Amino acid sequence: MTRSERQELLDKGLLLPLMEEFYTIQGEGYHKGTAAYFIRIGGCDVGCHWCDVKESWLAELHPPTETDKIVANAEKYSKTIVVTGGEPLMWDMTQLTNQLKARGMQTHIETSGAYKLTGTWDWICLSPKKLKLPTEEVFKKAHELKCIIFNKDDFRFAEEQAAQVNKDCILYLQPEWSKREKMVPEIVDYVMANPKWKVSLQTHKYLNIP
Ligand SMILES: C[S@@+](CC[C@H](N)C(=O)[O-])C[C@H]1O[C@@H](n2cnc3c(N)ncnc32)[C@H](O)[C@@H]1O
Ligand SMILES: Nc1nc2[nH]cc(C(=O)O)c2c(=O)[nH]1
Ligand code: SF4
Ligand SMILES: [Mg+2]
Repeated sequence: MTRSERQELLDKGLLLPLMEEFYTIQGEGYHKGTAAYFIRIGGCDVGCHWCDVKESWLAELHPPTETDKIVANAEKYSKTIVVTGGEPLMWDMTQLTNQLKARGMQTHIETSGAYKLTGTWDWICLSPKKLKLPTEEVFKKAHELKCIIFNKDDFRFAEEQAAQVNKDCILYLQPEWSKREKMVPEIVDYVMANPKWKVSLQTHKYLNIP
């Protein structure tokens, strides 16, 4: 395959830069505790300084993989598929999710929402980032809003994001992992004072699973 042929297939979402895939328990947000197969797509230029998967950022480091092979493999593990990254919406998710849905699977996405929303999703977890804000469309369609709390200003940012989501969207505050000792007490107080919010923890890190 020539470079330009490969690029064309990537542009169409028929190839995706696959970083890793693993069967685990969804650790965060509304579906925490649920067994799910994770598909981690490489490539992200949002640049969160506390990102816990910086190895995902450079798409070129992750092998372009046939979307139908990703789907055929995922089907062996779980009915619930979480697509994450990297930033999955840097790629056209139409092919991947059409194929997953055609096989009766539940499609969940973890996204910053900074790029055009593509794909058919049963669950959208929107985690907005100050450096590259979500699109209008993803605010309308998100099922949960998961704001990361690294410092006190992140509460203000979280409220600003919550003002833009649809009325059914479930609101979560999740401590940034390295700041959890400092920020968990702040989050607890904040949620008790503002009970429209719920707490989300990265429970997989406490369970020592991927
Ligand atoms: C690695 S990101 C990949 C998906 C997408 N780029 C995004 O940010 O939503 C998956 C989830 O982990 C969260 N996350 C990343 N680094 C974190 C950290 N150090 N502490 C807590 N949550 C983190 C993100 O906000 C996001 O909700
Ligand atoms: N167990 C587990 N749950 C998760 N929920 C969101 C994750 C992500 O990195 O997108 C993640 C992850 O990496 N592992
Ligand atoms: S948007 Fe997601 S993958 Fe990209 S740097 Fe931020 S947390 Fe990491
Ligand atoms: Mg993670």
